[in-house]
Amino acid sequence: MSLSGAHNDRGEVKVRDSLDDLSTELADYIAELSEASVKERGVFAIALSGGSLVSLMGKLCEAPYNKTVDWSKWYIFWADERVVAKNHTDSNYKLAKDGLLSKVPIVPSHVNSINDSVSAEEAADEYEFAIRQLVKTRVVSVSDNSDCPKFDLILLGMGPDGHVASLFPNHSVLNEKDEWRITFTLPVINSASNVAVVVTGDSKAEAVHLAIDDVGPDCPSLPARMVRPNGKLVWFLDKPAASKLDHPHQG
Ligand SMILES: O=C1O[C@H](COP(=O)(O)O)[C@@H](O)[C@H](O)[C@H]1O
Repeated sequence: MSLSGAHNDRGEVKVRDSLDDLSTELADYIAELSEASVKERGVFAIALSGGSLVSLMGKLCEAPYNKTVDWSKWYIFWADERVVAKNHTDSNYKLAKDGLLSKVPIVPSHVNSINDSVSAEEAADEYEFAIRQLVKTRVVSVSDNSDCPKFDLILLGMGPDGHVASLFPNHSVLNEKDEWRITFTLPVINSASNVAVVVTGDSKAEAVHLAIDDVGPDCPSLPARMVRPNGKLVWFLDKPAASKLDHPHQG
C-alpha cells in the first residue's frame, strides 16, 4: 500500500511500504522533475546529499530511467559534502560517483564537486564562486527574492537528530543568511524550486514527527523543520520512519 498527501504546511508526504517501492517513487519523481526542467529551462540542476540517499536513487541507473532521462542536461551539485579527498570513503562525491554518476552518461564537466586540494575555507569560496558563475549563465536559476541560486531539485536525507545536509541542531550556521558554504545553508535550500527529504528507518521516526507535525514552538532549531522552500517540499518516507506521525494516513 502506498500513501501520500499534503501534510499541513509541511509539504507533501509520501509513505511507502517497502524500500523498493520508495526507490521507484523517488526515481519517478526525479525523472519527472528532470523532464519538466529540461523542457522549461533546457537543463536540470540537481543537488545531492550523502548517506542512504544515493542507494535509494539507484533505480535511476536501471531501465527505463537510464534510457529515458536526458542525462546530458543534468548539472550535479552537492548540498552536503565533507572536506576530504575525493577518493576518501567519507566523500559524498565518491558515494555518488560509485553509486550513480559512473553508471549513467552524465557529462563530466557538468559535475560540480569541491576542490579537495585546498583548505576548507578556500574550497567553500571556490564552490560558491563556481555556483555564482552558473547562476550568471542561468544553468542554475536565481531566486525571485534574493541572489541565491534556485536549484531545480535539492535532495536531502535526515539524521535521527533532525539534521539535514550538515546543518545540525542548535548550530550557529542555522542562522546564516548570506554565505552559501560547501554544505548548503538554509537560504540556499529554501530558495530551491523543489526539495525532497528522503528518510527511512525507525530511528528517524521521532525526528520525522518533530519535523512535520504541529508540535508547537518546542523544537525551533530542528534543522529539518526549518526546511521551508519557496518551491515544493516532498517527504519520501518508509513506514518505520512515518510511524510516529500524528496522521500518517492524512491526505
Ligand atoms: O550525516 C549525514 O546524514 C544524513 C542522513 O544519512 P542517512 O544515511 O541516515 O540517510 C545525510 O543526508 C547527510 O548527507 C550526511 O551528512
